[in-house]
Amino acid sequence: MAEIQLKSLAHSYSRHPEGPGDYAIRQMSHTWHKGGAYALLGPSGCGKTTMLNIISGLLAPSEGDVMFDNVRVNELSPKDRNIAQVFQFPVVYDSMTVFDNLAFPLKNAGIPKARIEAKVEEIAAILELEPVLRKKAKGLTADEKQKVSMGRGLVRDDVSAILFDEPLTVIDPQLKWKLRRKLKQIHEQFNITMVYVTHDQLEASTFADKIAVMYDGQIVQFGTPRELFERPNHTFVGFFIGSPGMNLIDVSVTEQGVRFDDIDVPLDDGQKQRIAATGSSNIKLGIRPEFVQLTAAPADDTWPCRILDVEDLGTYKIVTLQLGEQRLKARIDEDQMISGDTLHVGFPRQWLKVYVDEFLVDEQTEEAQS
Ligand SMILES: Nc1ncnc2c1ncn2[C@@H]1O[C@H](COP(=O)(O)OP(=O)(O)OP(=O)(O)O)[C@@H](O)[C@H]1O
Repeated sequence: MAEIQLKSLAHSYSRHPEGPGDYAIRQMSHTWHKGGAYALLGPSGCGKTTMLNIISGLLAPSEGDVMFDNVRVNELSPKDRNIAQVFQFPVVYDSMTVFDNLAFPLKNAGIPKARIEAKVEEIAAILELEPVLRKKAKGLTADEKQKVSMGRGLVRDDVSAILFDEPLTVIDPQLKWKLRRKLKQIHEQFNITMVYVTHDQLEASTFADKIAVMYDGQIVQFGTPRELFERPNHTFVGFFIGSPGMNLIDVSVTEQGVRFDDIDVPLDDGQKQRIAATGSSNIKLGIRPEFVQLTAAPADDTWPCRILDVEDLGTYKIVTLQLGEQRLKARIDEDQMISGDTLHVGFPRQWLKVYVDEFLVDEQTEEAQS
């Protein structure tokens, strides 16, 4: 098991990259700590597979260092890095039995026979592959084959990390949940560093203790599911995490804070200074639908808005509102009644976030927080 550190990493598939747009991974540094259960979450094409292949050594990065436990491994072959990688589609030897498939990495490493048998049986039991252990892999279902692929990574005691690249794509929907639980259980049992690539936020948050959200070739936030929800560091995290995503409103700067339409939102002095220091005019307010406050009567710091739609989703409702030129979503409890066509909307200060050039501007300075 190893700590995996990516230092000033960048990768372009183009031989002569001309600008940031030519990079699949844009200059970034990141550490996957020893023994963590991590998800790498992001939309299609953001660079997830590229990053995994750089870690496992299938791809040499254009720039930067890949460090395992503070040792640079850029020049090491995939085999010598001791990384197990489980791909979207199962990789098994069809003509071998399940037992031999699982035993394969151990035989290659010259492990004694008795140890191989014990280890294969242990992993087969965890993955519930015992009934098919003596069968040829050829006759297995897609999810059994994928379990064999995972098992091949898990049998080895010497792996630095296991990388899963959307491993449940071919799995039956009912079995997905079960396998995800299984992986979590395996992580708890063996404490191996695991990085699980997915574009599904539910999959990421049920598996991982910490999620790295990737967007446009960069990790824009690394945090617990709760941190990503409560304090998105980037507008993309606000938009991508949550259902529906964060409301994002373009605003302009005023003396007191910011404004959109004829609505003034005051900000504290620290925030105003930090916004001014950037010199940027790309400023947004963000608030999650869960934190939008709706009242029937006007109150301090509320604004009248029109109800456009109420969608009942069983355990909660999504209300679509028109506030000035803005369309907003609010998520409310199923038993909260909505009547008439006007409501009053408020943004609790604690949950109202300010973004400059898509990144969060903190309410407090770093020094004030520590
Ligand atoms: N072999 C390649 N040659 C050229 N460009 C590539 C190659 N592989 C990936 N890319 C490009 O690099 C970018 C990142 O791709 P990557 O496959 O790493 O993303 P991803 O997040 O894993 O997406 P997906 O979930 O669709 O696999 C994309 O723009 C993709 O088109």
